[in-house]
Amino acid sequence: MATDSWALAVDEQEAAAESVSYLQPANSEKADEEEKEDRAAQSLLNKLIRSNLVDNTNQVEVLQRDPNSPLYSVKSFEELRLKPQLLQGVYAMGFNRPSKIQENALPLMLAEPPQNLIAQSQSGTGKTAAFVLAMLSQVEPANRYPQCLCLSPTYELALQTGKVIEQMGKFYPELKLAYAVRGNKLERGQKISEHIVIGTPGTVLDWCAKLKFIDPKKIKVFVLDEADVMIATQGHQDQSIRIQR
Ligand SMILES: Nc1ncnc2c1ncn2[C@@H]1O[C@H](COP(=O)(O)OP(=O)(O)OP(=O)(O)O)[C@@H](O)[C@H]1O
Repeated sequence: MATDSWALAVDEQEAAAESVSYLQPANSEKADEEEKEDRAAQSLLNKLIRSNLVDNTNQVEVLQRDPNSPLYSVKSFEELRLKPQLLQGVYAMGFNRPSKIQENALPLMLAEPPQNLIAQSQSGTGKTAAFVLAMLSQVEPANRYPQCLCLSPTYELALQTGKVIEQMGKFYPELKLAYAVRGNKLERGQKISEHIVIGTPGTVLDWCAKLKFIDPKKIKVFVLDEADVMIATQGHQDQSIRIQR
């Protein structure tokens, strides 16, 4: 499939997902739960489609020059004063300039101290890349403990975001990442030396509260990815609030 049809393919996929949601029965609790799971799954699907379709960013580049596009941007990554290792990682991913959401959100997230922020923009406009870059920028590698914590609604999304962190941090090898997901068992009493932790709410809560692998007081950047899905899922909402406190 031609790589420059990426934006078109994503649009078609989103339109199809919207028409499917029409078919779900109204006023049913089960349907409601299923819809929330579907939204997390759909987000993952979007990401997988994008990473499989995009092996060059020509289309993004064209959209970034169109003032009507949400990817339109006037700034450059240089203006954001990123660490050279991160700038190298960003360019190696084929990003030439920040998207609109990145241009608006990054200065706040890169500020010292980082500012609290709720960001919403349509799928595929660069939110994940923005908060990953913010986490990577805020880490102090000499401090061998978790400083950034990212909660994802599902195991698969956590792994997917982890891949972006690894990719963007490729030229920053001293920076380490841990996955707080089911199946990743650590010895009791152990402390984590990785700088960034990404995981699902249940396991992260265990690592913070029960097992005390992470000291939440030392967390500088806390990311709640897919916050709308998290809030809509009762268990995740409670766990996320407890971790945030
Ligand atoms: N500044 C940029 N320049 C070029 N490509 C970019 C840029 N930022 C992100 N991308 C690419 O665009 C795609 C979408 O980015 P990303 O996953 O960050 O979007 P998102 O808003 O988090 O999507 P979703 O809402 O589905 O979670 C990815 O393939 C990513 O590598």
